[in-house]
Amino acid sequence: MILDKKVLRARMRAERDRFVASFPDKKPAILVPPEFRDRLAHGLTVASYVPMGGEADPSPLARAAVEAGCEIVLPHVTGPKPPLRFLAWDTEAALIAGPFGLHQPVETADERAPDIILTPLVAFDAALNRLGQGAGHYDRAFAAFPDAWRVGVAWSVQQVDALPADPWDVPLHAIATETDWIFA
Ligand SMILES: Nc1nc2c(c(=O)[nH]1)N(C=O)[C@@H](CNc1ccc(C(=O)N[C@@H](CCC(=O)O)C(=O)O)cc1)CN2
Ligand SMILES: Nc1ncnc2c1ncn2[C@@H]1O[C@H](COP(=O)(O)OP(=O)(O)OP(=O)(O)O)[C@@H](O)[C@H]1O
Repeated sequence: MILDKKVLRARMRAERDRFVASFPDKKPAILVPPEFRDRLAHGLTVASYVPMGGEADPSPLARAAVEAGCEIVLPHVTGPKPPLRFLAWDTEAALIAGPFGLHQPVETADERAPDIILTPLVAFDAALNRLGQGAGHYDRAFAAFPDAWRVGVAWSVQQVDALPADPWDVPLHAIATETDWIFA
C-alpha cells in the first residue's frame, strides 16, 4: 500500500488521464444500477458535480435523479480553505468559472442540504475508502451532512488494493464506475 497520499494522488491522476485518453471519441458511461434508482425519490436533493479533466462524468446518475423528481445541487468553492457549499442549480442555468478550473453555479444561488452526495474520486478501494483532491472539501462536507448517502464516482482503473485512512476520512456507502458498483 502506498502510504503517502500525495504520491498516490499523482499516480492515480495520471492513471485516470491515461485511461480517458484511450477513448478519444467517446468515453464509457458510468453505470446506473437499480439499487441507485431505488434510493431516488421526488423532492430529494442530489449533489452532482461538473467533471473536469479526466474525471468520470456523473451525468447518467444526475439524469436518473432528475427523472425521479430530485433537485440537483452542485458544489461551490472559493479556494482550498473555505468549506464547500452545495448550491441549487437548474439544469438550464449557466455555470461560472471558479478556482481550480471548476465550473460552478452562481454564488448567490440557494444553499441546500444534500440527501445524496455524488463525489468525484481520485482513487478508491474495495472497502469503500476514498482519496480526493486533498483540500478536504468533501471530507468536511461529509462531516457537515453525516446522514447523506455518499456515492463515489470514478473509472474502474482508479481502484487500488488498499488506501491509507486518516482519522477524519469518512468511508463511502457506494462507488460507481463504468464496469461495476460497490455497495456497503
Ligand atoms: N469536478 C469537481 N468538482 C469539485 C471537486 C472535484 O474534485 N471535482 N472538488 C473536490 O474537492 C471540490 C473543489 N475542490 C478542489 C480542490 C482541489 C482541486 C485541485 O487541487 N485540483 C488539481 C488538479 C485536479 C486533477 O487533475 O484531478 C489542480 O488544480 O492542480 C480541485 C478541486 C468541489 N468541486
Ligand atoms: N472534518 C474535517 N474538519 C476539518 N478539516 C478536515 C476535516 N476532514 C479533513 N480535513 C482536512 O482536510 C485535509 C485533506 O485531507 P485528505 O488528504 O484526507 O483529503 P482527501 O482524502 O483527498 O479528500 P477530499 O476530497 O476531502 O479533499 C487534511 O488536512 C485534513 O486535516
